[in-house]
Amino acid sequence: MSSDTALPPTPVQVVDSMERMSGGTYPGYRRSGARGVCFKGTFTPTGDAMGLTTAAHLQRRPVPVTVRFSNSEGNPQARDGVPVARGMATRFALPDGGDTDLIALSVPVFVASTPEEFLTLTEALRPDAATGHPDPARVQAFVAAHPHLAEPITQQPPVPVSYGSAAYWAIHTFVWVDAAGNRQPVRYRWEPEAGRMDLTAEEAATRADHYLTAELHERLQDGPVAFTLQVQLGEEGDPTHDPTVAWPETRKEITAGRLELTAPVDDQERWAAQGFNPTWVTAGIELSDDPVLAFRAGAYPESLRRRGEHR
Ligand code: HEM
Repeated sequence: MSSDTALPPTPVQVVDSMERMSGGTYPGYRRSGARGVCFKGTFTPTGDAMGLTTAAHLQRRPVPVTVRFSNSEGNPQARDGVPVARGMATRFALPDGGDTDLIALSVPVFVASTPEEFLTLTEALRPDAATGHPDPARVQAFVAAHPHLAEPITQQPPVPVSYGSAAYWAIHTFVWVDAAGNRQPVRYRWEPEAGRMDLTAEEAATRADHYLTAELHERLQDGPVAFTLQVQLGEEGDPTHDPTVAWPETRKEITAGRLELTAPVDDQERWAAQGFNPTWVTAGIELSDDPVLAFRAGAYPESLRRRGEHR
């Protein structure tokens, strides 16, 4: 097992390890969030963020969006009816012709504070050749060596009724910058307007393997599926560098806008081949000092490159 006291890992090392954790490679697919589906819609800002950031999509003008929902597993055949995180990757088309991404998961905190810890964890979760499952002793040894990660690692993501009935957290801290250069640390969450609704274990066991995709297509026949963008405003002393630690729920929160999805995208293939990137911010938004966020800047293009070469 690699040690997280060694040199910082490279994106190649981490993506290699993610492939091992997924039990191999699935040519052409993302190394995480392999199975996904894209929808189009509109994001309408409330204007409540205007005084805190100059970001173009958070002013008053509605902007087109594309959202990719996914199962976080690297195996595109993974079942939906199990408690794994779901992904919601959003691309906002900006009025000037550019775009910006916001990537979120259906859990409030991440499982590692640094890229080194993430690499060691993915190694520990590698399936055992004999059983096809991670070796519990190796996982326990990882937790024993990283007690601060025990809670994040054992968090149970819900099995949602729908992609449209889960909340999704962007987890990292970002920094909003206003016209005068003032800086405000923020954390984002998409809250489903339908309310959070989960399946019981018994219900989940009866669902089709890939029920979430079919369910969202059906749900859209009855009208748009909507989320609000909730933004927590960080205060002095709130950790900005550690994605495994949530901020207190008492922090002031604003509703920055409302996202309404109306239909699947027309060109699913083209969108499947795109890469979202959490560090793809725009003027008025900066990255925080979170080393995991910085690391993702290189890991996502590495996966995009491999799948682009049909590896
Ligand atoms: C060290 C930390 C992380 C690493 C190395 C990592 C790596 C990756 C990679 C390689 C992909 C596939 C990218 C592609 O082929 O386009 C991916 C996808 C994804 N990751 Fe991460 N990730 C990390 C942390 C996170 C966190 C903290 C979140 C949530 C805030 C997250 C959410 C997602 C989602 C939703 C996708 C699917 C994106 C899509 O639909 O295109 N990841 N990740």
